[in-house]
Amino acid sequence: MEKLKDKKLVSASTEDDITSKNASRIEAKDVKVWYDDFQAIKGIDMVIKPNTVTAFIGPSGCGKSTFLRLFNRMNDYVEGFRMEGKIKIEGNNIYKKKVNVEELRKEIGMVFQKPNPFPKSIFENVAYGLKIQGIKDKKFINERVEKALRQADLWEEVKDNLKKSALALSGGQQQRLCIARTLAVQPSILLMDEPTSALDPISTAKIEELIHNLKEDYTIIIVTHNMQQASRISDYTAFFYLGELIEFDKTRKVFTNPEKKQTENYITGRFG
Ligand SMILES: Nc1ncnc2c1ncn2[C@@H]1O[C@H](COP(=O)(O)OP(=O)(O)OP(=O)(O)O)[C@@H](O)[C@H]1O
Repeated sequence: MEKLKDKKLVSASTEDDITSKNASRIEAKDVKVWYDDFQAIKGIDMVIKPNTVTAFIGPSGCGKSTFLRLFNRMNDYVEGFRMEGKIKIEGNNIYKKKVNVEELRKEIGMVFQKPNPFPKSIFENVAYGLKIQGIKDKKFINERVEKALRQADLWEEVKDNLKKSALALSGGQQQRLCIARTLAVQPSILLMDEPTSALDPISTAKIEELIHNLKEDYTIIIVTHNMQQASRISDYTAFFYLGELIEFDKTRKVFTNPEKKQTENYITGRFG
């Protein structure tokens, strides 16, 4: 796989095709995180295979979001943040000094809990990432926008109203728009931090179906508090507790025959 070679991460470049890239493999080695004196992650190892959906579960404050945000270096902005260990994507340590964080974030898209479209048109929201990369070719941009909206299963609903404000869409449509905006720059990994917790059941079902379809092209990690959701959509589940990775296995195994008592207690609702 070519996409995450050092070359790509250290020098800005624009893609000139609209084909999908391959999903990436993620590897965490003895990862520890502190916020000032508080240790939020206590030595985690994990390998996430390409083209899989992995759910991060665990009670509030156990470190799921902190761990997720390591993969696109979002924690770098947090005051007092310090990390030890290695995060490798396609074999490249993404915390090396020479890594271009802007480039990294094109490869690793993120979708947040609350849909956060820009106060711009539907089209401009999806085209945004391409335009800030300096891409000017209108035909290319149009094709990418359509492709991303189709991948996010929103195209049929918005194709006649691309100039309409994104803020006029429903919450569920806005979240699919945010997914399209992320997909337009063709990442290889999609990080989702509770992407459906603000949505109604129908919109949630749509996003879940979408996640299922997207794993053909992406490696997906989703933080969720919803056990049914984790068991419905993920191939692997990681259970975190107090900054430690207690169990990480195939989802079916975690939910039907967990190795650890703590996991069982959590998934059966006995704590958290
Ligand atoms: N910016 C920060 N500064 C200081 N401590 C933080 C910061 N962000 C998170 N923490 C602490 O790190 C720990 C892990 O937080 P994190 O948000 O990763 O947990 P989480 O499992 O995602 O929780 P939730 O399910 O409630 O979102 C918590 O104790 C939290 O208080």
